[in-house]
Amino acid sequence: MGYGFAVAAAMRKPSLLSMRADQSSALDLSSNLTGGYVSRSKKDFVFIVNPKGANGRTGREWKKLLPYLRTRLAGHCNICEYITSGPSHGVDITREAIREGADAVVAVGGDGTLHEVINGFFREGQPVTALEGGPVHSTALGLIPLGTGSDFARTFSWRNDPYEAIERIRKGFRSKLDVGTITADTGEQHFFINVADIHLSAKAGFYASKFKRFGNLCYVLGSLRAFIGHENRNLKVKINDGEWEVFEKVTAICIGNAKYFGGGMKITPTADPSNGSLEVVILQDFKWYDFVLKLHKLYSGSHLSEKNVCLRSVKSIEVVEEMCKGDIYVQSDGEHLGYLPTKCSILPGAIEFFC
Ligand SMILES: Nc1ncnc2c1ncn2[C@@H]1O[C@H](COP(=O)(O)OP(=O)(O)OP(=O)(O)O)[C@@H](O)[C@H]1O
Repeated sequence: MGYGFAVAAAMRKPSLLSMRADQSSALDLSSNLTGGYVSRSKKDFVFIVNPKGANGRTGREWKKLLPYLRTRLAGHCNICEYITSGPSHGVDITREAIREGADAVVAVGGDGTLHEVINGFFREGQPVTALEGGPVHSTALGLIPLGTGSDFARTFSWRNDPYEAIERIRKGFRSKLDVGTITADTGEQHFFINVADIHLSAKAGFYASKFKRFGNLCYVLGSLRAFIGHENRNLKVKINDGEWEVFEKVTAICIGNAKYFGGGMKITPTADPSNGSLEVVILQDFKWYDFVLKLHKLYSGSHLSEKNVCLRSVKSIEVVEEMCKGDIYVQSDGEHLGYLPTKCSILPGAIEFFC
């Protein structure tokens, strides 16, 4: 997935600051923009809305939510609403908003939208900073979870309730969150906030994205499809830049900054997005019937006691195939990234988050 094109597209658009200076011309110039900055004395919050999230439910809910949002936050901040026009657009808008000095960028949608916003906080591996104020000016991250799975929100025991999310933003309590970095097979660096994973689960996620119209059932359908042609493989793993270790018959490797993926599966139950480490769960030699028999354990997070499940707490992890075939799937935050090899590491406390 390349985000570069979106940046180029943004550069041809008027800046967000010019939108703030002249709300009406901004409305004329961008059909996607339906709100605008209105006052420099208040904080500027940019809401990035994926209208296609949760099979279109995000867009429909957002229309109903906006009047309430304006009522609750109008005295508190300027509201700039941006509707994404397609995949990767959220990355581009976030970068532009941060450069223009936005005080917060709020992802409205599922984990895919949140993932794009997280990636917008960085460019070429470095944090994006405001043009004025530089690194001193910090832009906070917010989330209104309105996706199919919305798994990141589950770590905080949040419901998919946008009204509760608006209250969290209004209260303004922030805490620092870690961000994971992951390299694609192209060598390009990406960022993730929730879970990155490798092999069967990543293949399941790839197919689940094709079944989103079925709601949470997409993860079951994706998993069934992923089993076709699946084989457990020997993988080489290097933890914290140490020695290479071979893990035999690996079914999946899940690298958690947070706890849940796949629509509520508590895959990395010991993960904490503020503890400065990634929790790695390696499933080995799982057969299809193990998933039937142990599925409830994966959902409750009690699978760590199984003999073919191993847990490591790491700062970095590198994974390659023992016999290179180039067909082992890699995803981060439920978004397909490519295939092995990959390397993940942690950026402690990289983002301030409304929670
Ligand atoms: N305007 C758009 N049209 C089509 N796709 C979009 C648009 N904006 C964003 N996307 C893409 O939609 C995908 C899914 O979005 P999102 O994650 O918000 O919803 P979801 O998949 O229903 O929720 P979850 O990931 O929590 O299960 C993302 O990969 C994103 O790139």
